[in-house]
Amino acid sequence: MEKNKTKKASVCPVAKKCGGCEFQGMPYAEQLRHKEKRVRILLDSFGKVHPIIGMKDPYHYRNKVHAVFDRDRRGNAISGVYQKGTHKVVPVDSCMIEDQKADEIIVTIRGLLKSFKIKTYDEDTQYGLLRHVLIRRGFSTGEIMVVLVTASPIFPSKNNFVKALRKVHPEITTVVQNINDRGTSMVLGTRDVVLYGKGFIEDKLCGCTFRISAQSFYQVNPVQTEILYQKAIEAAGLTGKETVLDAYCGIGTIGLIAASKAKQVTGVELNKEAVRDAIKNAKRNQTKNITFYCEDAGEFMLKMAAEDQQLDVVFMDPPRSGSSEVFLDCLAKLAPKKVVYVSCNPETLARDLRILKKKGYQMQEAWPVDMFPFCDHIETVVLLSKGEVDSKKIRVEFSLEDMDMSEFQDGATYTQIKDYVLEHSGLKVSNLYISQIKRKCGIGVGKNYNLPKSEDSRQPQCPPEKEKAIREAFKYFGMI
Ligand SMILES: C[S@@+](CC[C@H](N)C(=O)[O-])C[C@H]1O[C@@H](n2cnc3c(N)ncnc32)[C@H](O)[C@@H]1O
Repeated sequence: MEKNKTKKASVCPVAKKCGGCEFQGMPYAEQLRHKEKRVRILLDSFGKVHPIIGMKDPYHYRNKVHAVFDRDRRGNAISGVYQKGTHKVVPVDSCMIEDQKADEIIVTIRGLLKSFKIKTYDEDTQYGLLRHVLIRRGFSTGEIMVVLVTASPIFPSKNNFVKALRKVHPEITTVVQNINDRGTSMVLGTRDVVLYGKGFIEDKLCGCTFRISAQSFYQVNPVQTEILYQKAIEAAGLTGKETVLDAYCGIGTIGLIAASKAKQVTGVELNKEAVRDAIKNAKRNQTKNITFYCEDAGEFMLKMAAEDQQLDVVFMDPPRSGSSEVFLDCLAKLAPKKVVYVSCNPETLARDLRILKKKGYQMQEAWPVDMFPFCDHIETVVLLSKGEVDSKKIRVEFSLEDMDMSEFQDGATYTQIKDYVLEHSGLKVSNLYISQIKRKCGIGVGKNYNLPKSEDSRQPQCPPEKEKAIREAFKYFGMI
């Protein structure tokens, strides 16, 4: 068992005020159980849910770090996060989930403000210059982008400021000034001025290189993103003959990784900076069978459906709010054989799965991937397909009220344990074997599991290799 999965998570000194990590102090294995249980409750009735894929090291995974700048009562510059539900800034110098180099750079920027006479922005008086700092770090390239969000385009001594910053942190590869003069809570404004370097960073995922601009979406946990994308592309089962849509494509990551295994790929995305990155990314990776469009995904699908275009596989990765009725309607009309839904919100995912089910799409499998240790967000890849459903895969629907929740009491469900054992050792184990090993380990056995009435009843005994695999699963789920 990896140490990181069981050890009591250290508690961050500002946890209560910050509110960013809902699972503060909870051992990582328990966080994973909690998340998997939530996905199972929402998705079990649609099809098979695999055990959640966790991280080996769940700390400092965030490659994008955002700090709000303000000043304290004595007028000293502070930087940190908004206190949950407020616009009060909680000072934070280092965070257990953020990239450590990014945190160091933020502290340096704060230290430089006084000598450059740069005032932090005050939301109430609308006086001051520096509002936020955003840092992005390329996990595999090490490239670092610093975005200085200012309330005004006038940034006195900006070149000297960048020089002083780079003197302390020569690893910074680009600095961008983003101008946000709006009175809203949006972090970034619409205008960027490159102060140093190329104005974007590059990173590598699944063998492709991606450029990422300040305004483009990029997954925040690179280690888990590779796993997530591999699952998504594997699930699609591409053979090289398929016409593929990558909807809500961001900078084109999924579509570009899939392109070498497909005939033709189309990407659609609303954010124009991201589409610009996607087009450059296609060139950078010498991918010729991909085209990107800057449009609302629903509107785009309407046009595709009106033209009765052929689609074999659709990848869709919408924002937390999920997809739209019009998108799902047109998706059903276009009738691709497979849909791979990547979701960062299991609630809106379940809502969209219900809609798609009515339109003839059956969820085949789901893989939760933990992209956000210590936070309550959950990412899931779901494979749906249309048409005849394999009779073995037909599942009985039941309501939550009917569900016997007692099996969650001992850590993991029997189904979770069976799935884990099958995935990790290739062995199939029965409820009986699991309950036998549970008893050996002194774990309570639920009332449902057909235990023999007497200890000496004749029954098959769990063979040693299956016992070993079951014990591994118990360890993984923190049950022993
Ligand atoms: C969760 S991100 C996924 C991006 C990409 N697939 C990735 O893995 O990096 C969702 C993306 O959807 C885009 N988006 C949001 N609403 C949209 C819409 N109505 N139509 C098209 N794209 C949209 C966002 O700009 C964002 O890039």
